[in-house]
Amino acid sequence: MGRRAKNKQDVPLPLEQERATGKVTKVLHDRLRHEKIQTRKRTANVGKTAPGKRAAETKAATSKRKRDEEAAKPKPKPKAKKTKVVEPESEEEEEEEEEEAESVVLLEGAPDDGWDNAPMASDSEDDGASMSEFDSDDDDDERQEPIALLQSDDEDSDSETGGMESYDEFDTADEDGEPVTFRDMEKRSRLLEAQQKAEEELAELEQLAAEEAAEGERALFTLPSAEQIEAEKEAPLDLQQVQLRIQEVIRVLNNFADLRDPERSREDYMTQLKRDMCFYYGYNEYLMDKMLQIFPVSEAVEFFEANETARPVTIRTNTLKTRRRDLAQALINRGVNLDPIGKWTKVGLTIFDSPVPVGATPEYMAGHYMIQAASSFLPVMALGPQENEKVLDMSAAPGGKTTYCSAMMKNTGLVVANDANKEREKALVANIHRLGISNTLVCNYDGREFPRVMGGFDRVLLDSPCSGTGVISKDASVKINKSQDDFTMLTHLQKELILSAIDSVNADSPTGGFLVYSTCSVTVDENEAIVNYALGKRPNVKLVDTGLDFGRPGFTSFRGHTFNSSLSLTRRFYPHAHNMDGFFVAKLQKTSNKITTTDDQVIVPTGSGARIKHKKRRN
Ligand SMILES: C[S@@+](CC[C@H](N)C(=O)[O-])C[C@H]1O[C@@H](n2cnc3c(N)ncnc32)[C@H](O)[C@@H]1O
Repeated sequence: MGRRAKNKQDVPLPLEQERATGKVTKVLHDRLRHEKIQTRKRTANVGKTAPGKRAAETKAATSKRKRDEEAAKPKPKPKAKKTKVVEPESEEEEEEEEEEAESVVLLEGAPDDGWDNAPMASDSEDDGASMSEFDSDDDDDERQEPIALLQSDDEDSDSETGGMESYDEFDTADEDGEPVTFRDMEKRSRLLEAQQKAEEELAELEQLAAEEAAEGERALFTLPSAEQIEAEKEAPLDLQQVQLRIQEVIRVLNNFADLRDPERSREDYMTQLKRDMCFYYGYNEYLMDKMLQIFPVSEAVEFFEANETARPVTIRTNTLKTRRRDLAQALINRGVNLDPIGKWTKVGLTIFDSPVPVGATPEYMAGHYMIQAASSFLPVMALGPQENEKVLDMSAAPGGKTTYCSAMMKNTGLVVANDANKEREKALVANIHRLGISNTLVCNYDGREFPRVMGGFDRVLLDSPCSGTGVISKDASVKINKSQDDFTMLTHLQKELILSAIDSVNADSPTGGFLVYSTCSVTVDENEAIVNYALGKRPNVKLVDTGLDFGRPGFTSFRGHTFNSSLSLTRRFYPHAHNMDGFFVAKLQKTSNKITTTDDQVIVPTGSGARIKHKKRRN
């Protein structure tokens, strides 16, 4: 179904934050390097005009280079007086030292990298190597005018030594019969390097000019005719051809006025694009349409691509049993290659590779960590359960979030872990035991039975059942097995669950009064639309900031529907943007336990449940 996941792992962190950590891992280095190349390309493309103009620019660059080269040629020097000779250090050595110094400064001055400042064995030489590679890239940029720099360096050193020809005499002469001295040799070799660099830059410019000329000459892309589409049903194109057509159609759509076939409408292009993307990525038309409603086409492709790649394996330290640095050290000793997930969590680790299954290490068995997706940390962080509180996890199995709540509460207070699926609760119970959790009560109700079962919670987490469109990289069957009916049923359930969850919160809680609603889906009808519905039905709740400092704001309008403007306080996370599962997090605060709803009901939640009184209608 679609293309196979490549199982490539990466750090689940927005690039801006990765940079902010100051640590340069191999992965980050590659990504930065890639970005740099892209930036260079973009810079080169800025002001791209006609191929002719590019050619003129290239010509101008060539003659400038020639002028510079001419100016840089070593000139015959007057004989200098003999003087005491101090052999200068080679430029390479100086550069190396500078690079080292820069690396050290960068590492020392690096902001908190998420390790609580603990030196870790995983901060290995590789990182240093990556760092210096990265630095040398920078050097390239700084040496935009190598020849000019070379000249001024030479002048400086000459004046410092008062001309020191005598110490470096050689028995050689150049083509013009001039004696070649050691200093000349050095200078000539630097000149050669500079020339080579200039030639490389010229070649790059010429390559760009050639690409642009080819682009200009490329034939107008034409959509396949109805007959061709029919023929493709019998003899489908191969994936590569389809991918090329996807790119072409997107190119046309992005510059429709100039590149369109006047006989074809935007709709025609979109229809072909959807057909090709369904085939290439293996989605059904219904879901493809849904995704294209959320993302602009180019971003949709990024999303589909990200879904073909497994997200990084991440684990959460069980702080009831260990500290992250100790856990990391123990795993490193077993040959596990890991790093902190990012600045935003003090308990998460990304596992890059491991000689042993991470679900079978002695540390795992001893309950020192939970294998848990990075995105799954977020709703619990937003909920922020406190010690000694009473917390409800309304749909808890298999328990990643329940056990995180317990750890945050330091095993105090009470966590009610409920799930409607008894089978799934086996894993929940096993995790609770393994992680040494003692403040949790497991129950098996339909969440909609709350708060009749129990109410008055300081905080409630509703990690709702959903379509799973955010976790397609884990479960590719979502691509084809979701229909309109599924979404209708799911959203109905979600609406009922969120009202039950709100009614289970005690607005008068001295420490809490909060609800977090989350899903691992990216569709608007399972997220913003559900929260917007709840705001309408329960005027005694309001959206508050999630406290998560990344993620995109939720939609405040969508396809003609306008939501409450506070929906911008919700957060969306995407695989292609945040390198974690697609996720949605909303945090609500309950302001009162009493409400009069628009449909004539007064709801009075009590400590153990809610009584719903229907007002008698007066005729
Ligand atoms: C997204 S999963 C929860 C994952 C869990 N919070 C965790 O972090 O491990 C959704 C859960 O909702 C449960 N569920 C489905 N319908 C439910 C209902 N009506 N009431 C309560 N739980 C329900 C499912 O059994 C499933 O375990």
